[in-house]
Amino acid sequence: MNYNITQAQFGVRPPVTKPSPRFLEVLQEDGLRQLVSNHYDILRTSQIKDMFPQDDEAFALAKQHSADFFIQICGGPDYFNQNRGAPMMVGRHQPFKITPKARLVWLDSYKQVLENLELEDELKQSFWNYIDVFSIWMINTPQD
Ligand code: HEM
Repeated sequence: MNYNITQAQFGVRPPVTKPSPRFLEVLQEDGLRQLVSNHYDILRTSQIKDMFPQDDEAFALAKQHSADFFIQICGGPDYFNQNRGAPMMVGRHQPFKITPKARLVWLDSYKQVLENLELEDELKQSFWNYIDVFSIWMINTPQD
């Protein structure tokens, strides 16, 4: 397993490869929702916690929206489109100040979750490679 972090160049959006559909097939929706929930729980105590909803109900909803997205991107039902509309991820992240450092914290939180997940490396790798590259797209602020 290689938790490589691609060097981001501000304003450059490298091509993204979606995770393997097998990631969802093996984890199932419940497993993927658990993964996302664990990620958010780490974010909530991280250096970027202030970006996320503070209220418990809103926080639970944020988990749901994020999991809906990942299920959809892995080839599952289009829950995100149904509940939130077209993904337009870059636009949805625009209200938040996402620096290269914030991306590293976000990715590191996923690394912690994946390290504790029992799943074949090939599948974890395909998920990691996706978030590694796509997270570059969300950077909208060059530095703090
Ligand atoms: C680069 C680091 C990132 C940071 C700091 C970040 C931060 C945030 C924040 C603050 C929100 C709004 C609160 C919430 O609903 O959770 C959000 C929403 C969301 N993020 Fe990210 N994000 C990052 C990367 C990503 C990536 C790479 C993806 C997808 C692969 C993603 C998917 C989502 C989704 C699906 C939502 C919910 C959007 C909605 O329903 O309106 N984020 N993110």
